Amino acid sequence: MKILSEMINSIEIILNHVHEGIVIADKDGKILYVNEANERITGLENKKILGKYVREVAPDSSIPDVINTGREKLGVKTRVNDRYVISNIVPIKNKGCGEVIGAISVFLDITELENLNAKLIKAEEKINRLSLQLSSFIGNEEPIIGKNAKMQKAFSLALKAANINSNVLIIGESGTGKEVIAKFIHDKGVRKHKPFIAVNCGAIPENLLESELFGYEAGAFTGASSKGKPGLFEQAEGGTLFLDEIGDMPYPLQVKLLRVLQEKEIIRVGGTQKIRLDVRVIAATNKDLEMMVKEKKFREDLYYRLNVIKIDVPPLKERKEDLPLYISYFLNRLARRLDRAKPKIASAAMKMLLNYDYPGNIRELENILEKSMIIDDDDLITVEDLPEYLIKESPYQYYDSAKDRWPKLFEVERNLIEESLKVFKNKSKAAQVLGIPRSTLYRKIKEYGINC
Ligand SMILES: Nc1ncnc2c1ncn2[C@@H]1O[C@H](COP(=O)(O)OP(=O)(O)OP(=O)(O)O)[C@@H](O)[C@H]1O
Repeated sequence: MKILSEMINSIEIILNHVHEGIVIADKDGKILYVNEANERITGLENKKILGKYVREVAPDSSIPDVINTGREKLGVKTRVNDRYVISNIVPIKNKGCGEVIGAISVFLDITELENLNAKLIKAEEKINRLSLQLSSFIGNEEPIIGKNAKMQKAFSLALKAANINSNVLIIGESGTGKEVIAKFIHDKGVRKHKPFIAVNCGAIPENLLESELFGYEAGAFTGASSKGKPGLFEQAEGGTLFLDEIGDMPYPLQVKLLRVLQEKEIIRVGGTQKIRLDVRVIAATNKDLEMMVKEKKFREDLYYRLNVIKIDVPPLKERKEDLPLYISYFLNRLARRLDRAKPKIASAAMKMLLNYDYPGNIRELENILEKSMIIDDDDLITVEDLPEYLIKESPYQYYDSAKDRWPKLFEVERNLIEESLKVFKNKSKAAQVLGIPRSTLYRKIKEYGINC
């Protein structure tokens, strides 16, 4: 202690003239010295803290740690009062035996830097938000979201596919985002400034699909335009043709499509001239094409031609961890579209949204949110704003928000029994998980008239 005080006395004049704040504590963490810059930086009056323990004055300080361990700590960021400082803290050791006799902390005020950093983070967030808004206004690049591992795999395959010209087959249930992925492949590749044309092969009548795809010459059939018409392949020249629901393509037309993919040229219906084309084809289906191949409903050669890169898109119920992300994204998107504030979701309603299985996948989620937003008139989506079927499906028949409707106790009980019977399909198991005797379960099933 004496040695330390003597050391300080001999260099005090220097310490008081440096720009950085300096604190010196003895081996018990008692403050022996603070320089003038300390008062300026921390706003703590030097005379009030001299002789006090560091942990009383600055509980977050690492000085006691350094004294205890005898190891220096460099670049430590701490908050003192309302200021941020960055410190280097070094133990002071007895020259002879190496015993720790105190510690010295030299620190710089980085409050302005921290404020600028916070502003920068806010600005970055704003830029991201605006660029998201802008891209949906311009309508070309749809943001594609999903943190789920299978979705990440799909995105990385899509990114690889974007840089090569191979055919892509996207497999997934309806509404899972197959078209979004096809568009992503197009937007990330060299064809991005050329057309992206999507066609639903299942939605066009069989007899029209061929002329829609390949176009027709004048007078090709009754009712055809006298000038003829280029088909979707020609319209997509240089770009991408997305053939959705490829499993619904009539078998005879599959041969023609295969030829186009092999020869890279088309002949319009009723024509003879070959038209050379550079079109990338991305196909999608929600059907089991391999099974269709076995059943001779889909041509094997076309299947292999399309299936060069296969991307699987999982149904939404297999990536429920992403639901909060999608909900927030769609509420933002809908709020912009409907020119309204983004609504909040009451916690009971949120539980129901997170629990539901969405057989219609992301499209169904989007529709539910859109309808709820239209019904809702106070920027808070509650259970009442959700569709009836979703409420009925939910085991969460209780409500914890003051705004929500409270159910009767018997409703909760009935729903829980129905749900357990649906999940376990076995009365003994259902009684066990509900924690009631089997006889009670039988009585309640009868009482509530539950069909099982
Ligand atoms: N990953 C995603 N990120 C953002 N939006 C998505 C995503 N996936 C799907 N969507 C949105 O969900 C809706 C349905 O997506 P999309 O049309 O791509 O599905 P699909 O699988 O092609 O459906 P279908 O087979 O019925 O044609 C669209 O409004 C789309 O914007």
